[in-house]
Amino acid sequence: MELPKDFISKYQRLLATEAEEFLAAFDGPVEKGFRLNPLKENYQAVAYSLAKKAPHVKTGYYGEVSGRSLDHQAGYVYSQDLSAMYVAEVADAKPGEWILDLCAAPGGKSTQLVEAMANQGLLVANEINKKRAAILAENLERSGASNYIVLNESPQNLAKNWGPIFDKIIVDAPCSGEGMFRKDHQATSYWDKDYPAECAKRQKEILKSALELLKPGGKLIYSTCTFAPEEDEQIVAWLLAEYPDLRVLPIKQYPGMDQGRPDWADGNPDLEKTIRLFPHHFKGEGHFVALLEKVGQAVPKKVSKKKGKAKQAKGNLSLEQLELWQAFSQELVGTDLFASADLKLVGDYLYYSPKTWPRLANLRYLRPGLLLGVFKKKRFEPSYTLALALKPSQVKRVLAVSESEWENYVKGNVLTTTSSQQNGWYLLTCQQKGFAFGKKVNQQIKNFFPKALRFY
Ligand SMILES: C[S@@+](CC[C@H](N)C(=O)[O-])C[C@H]1O[C@@H](n2cnc3c(N)ncnc32)[C@H](O)[C@@H]1O
Repeated sequence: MELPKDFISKYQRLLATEAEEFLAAFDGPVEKGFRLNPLKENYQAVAYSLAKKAPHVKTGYYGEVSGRSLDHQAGYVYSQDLSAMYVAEVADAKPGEWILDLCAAPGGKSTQLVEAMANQGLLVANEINKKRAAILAENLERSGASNYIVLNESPQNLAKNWGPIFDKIIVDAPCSGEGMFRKDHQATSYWDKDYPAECAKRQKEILKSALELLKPGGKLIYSTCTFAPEEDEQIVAWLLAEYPDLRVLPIKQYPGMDQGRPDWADGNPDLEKTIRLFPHHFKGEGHFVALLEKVGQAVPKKVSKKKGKAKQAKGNLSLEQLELWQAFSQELVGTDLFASADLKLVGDYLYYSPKTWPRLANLRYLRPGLLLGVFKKKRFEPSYTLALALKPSQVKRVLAVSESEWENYVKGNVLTTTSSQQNGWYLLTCQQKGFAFGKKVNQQIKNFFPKALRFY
C-alpha cells in the first residue's frame, strides 16, 4: 500500500533501524480476532474454532467470525481486532463498578466491559455521533447485558451534569488512526503531518471532562489506535503535568507488546509503564494503552434509606401497565423479572433503569436502561433486547427452531409450527441460543424480528 511520504519519514526518524520492518507490516496479512461472551448460557458452544486462544484477553481468540451467523446474531461472538481487545482487559471491569466508556461506538470495548460485569453495577456507554450511537446501542443489546445506559452526549455536558461518580473511565480517543491504515487503506487520505497535533488538542479536551467525572481513587484508561507520540506518550506526559493527583500504573506486558517510549515525550520514566502494540511485533492492527489512577480516597456510594418503601413502588407506570408487564413476566419466567421500583416508562417504552443510577434529566440518551418492551393499547409487546438478555433455561415459554428456520426468521418471515403449546409470546431458540421473541398464533409464529436488523 502507498503510505504518506511524511508518515514514512516520521517513523524512519523515530524507529531508526526498526522502521523498515514497521513499514513493511502495513502490507502484511491481517490476523483477525473475536471474543466470546460469558453472559450467555453455555457461552463456549459456538460454531467457530476455539483452538487458537489469544493469551492476553480472557475471552479472546484468533479467527474470523461472520456478522451473518447465528453466533453473532445471538450475541455469542464479537469480531474485534486483537490489539483493540487489550484495552478493556486492562480496564479489568468488575461486577458492581460504575464505568464510563466516553468514546464508545461502535462498542467493542463497551461490550467487553459489560460482559465482564455479570449484570452488576453500571456501564454508561457514550458516543457523541448520533448515528454511531445507534450502532453502539445495537451491539450492547446483542450482548444480553441489563446494566447499561447509552448516551449521545459531549463529554463536557456529562461533566457538567454529573461530577466525579465513576470508578473507571475509558477514553478510547478519536485519533489519527494510523493503526487503521492496513485494514482500511482510505484511512491514509485523512492523514497529514499536522493531523496528530490536531487530534491531540481534541484528546486533551475530552480528557479534561473525563477527569471531572472520575472519582478519587478511580482509574482512567486512555487508548488510541495510532502510533503518533503526540497522541500517545505526549498526552500521558501532559496529563501527569496538569494533574498532580494522577499516577501511571503498570500494565501486564505479554510477548510481542512494547513499553511506551519516554524519549518520545518528556523523558518521564513512568511512561515506560504504558503499552504500545506495533503491527510488526504483535498480531493486531496497533494500539496504545495507558492506565492511570487518580490518587485519593474513594467515597462509598450513598445507599438510599427509603429502600424498603421504594421496593413497593411501581416506577412511573400506571397500575394497568404494571399489571400487564407483571402478567407477561409471570407467564414467561414464573416470577417478576425486575423489581417494580426499577422500572421506568419513557413514552410507551418500558425500561429496566434503577433510580440509583445517575440522573438523565438534561442528557440525550438512546437507552436509559434495558429496553423491556412497549405498551400498545391494552397489551404489552416484549422487545428483541429483552429476548437477548434472557437465559433460555430461566424461561418457561420457549420454542426451539432449526437453523434453516432461524435463517428464515431473521429475514423477516413468518414460521409455521406443529407445536400444540398455547398461543402467545415465546422466546425463540436455535441450538439453545435465545435469538428473538415470536408470537405463536395457532400454527404460525408471527415475525417480530426488528426490521432494521433483518438479513437480506
Ligand atoms: C476510536 S473510536 C471508539 C471505538 C470504540 N471505543 C470501540 O471500541 O468500538 C472514537 C470515537 O470517539 C468519537 N468522538 C469524536 N469526537 C469526540 C468528542 N469530541 N468527544 C467524544 N467522543 C468523540 C467518535 O465518533 C468515535 O466513535
